[in-house]
Amino acid sequence: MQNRQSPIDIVPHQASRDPNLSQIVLNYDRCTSINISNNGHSVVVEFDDTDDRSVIQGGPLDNPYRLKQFHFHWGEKGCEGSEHTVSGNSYASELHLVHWNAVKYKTFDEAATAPDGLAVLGIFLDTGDDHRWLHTITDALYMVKFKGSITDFKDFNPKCLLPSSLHYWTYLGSLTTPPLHESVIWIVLKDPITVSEKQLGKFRMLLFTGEEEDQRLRMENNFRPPQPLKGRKVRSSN
Ligand SMILES: CNS(=O)(=O)c1c(F)c(F)c(SCCO)c(F)c1F
Ligand SMILES: [Zn+2]
Repeated sequence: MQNRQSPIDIVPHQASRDPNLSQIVLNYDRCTSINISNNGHSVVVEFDDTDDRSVIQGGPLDNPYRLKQFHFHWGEKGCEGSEHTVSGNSYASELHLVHWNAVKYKTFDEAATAPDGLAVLGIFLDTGDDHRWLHTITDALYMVKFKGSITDFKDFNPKCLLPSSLHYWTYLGSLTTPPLHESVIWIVLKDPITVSEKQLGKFRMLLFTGEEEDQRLRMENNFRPPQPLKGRKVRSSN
């Protein structure tokens, strides 16, 4: 039975303000990025998650969750591309920082099938001016054009991709790509970051297909549409 699927349409005035929801705390200062790769679905930056050097905690989370990777979802044009929508409106893209509960589970794969196994921080991307730090990622995309390509990507701290406010909505959901495990505590930031159309266009140069394949399919529209709420409550930080 699938009754906590993601993404969803978030309707702000239907979200319940929960005074018990504390702020989220991101301890990314000692994070260790390792590589950047094209997995045929998205572009992914992986982190060393062998200890608690970079964690998210607080808010709806009972434990600290370890940063494992981040990746993006985007469209073929600026007016769509995010997975979550807000009152039916899409953003151009959505960044997902994936964390896992290493206090309760031994491995990421074990956590990925548990109802409180993962915490994904979702950040909307709006189009406008250039983002001053996103070029570090977009400059590396030519190295991972093809599915299955991977290259070193050291010393990147995703803190530079956060908006000014950490106000958020939170609800219980799932992965948005197969196997769609219902194992995600979602924390979606209310404020978007701004990137330029030019920067976003570089994501669309990536390919779904591998170097050896004769068909070249541009990587775009790798977002899942909103799923039924099925009675779930969305809570809002203050
Ligand atoms: C939330 N977005 S998602 O479902 O598309 C997604 C994803 F694309 C991932 F790659 C991973 S990590 C898999 C092992 O690395 C993940 F947990 C996810 F939830
Ligand atoms: Zn995602």
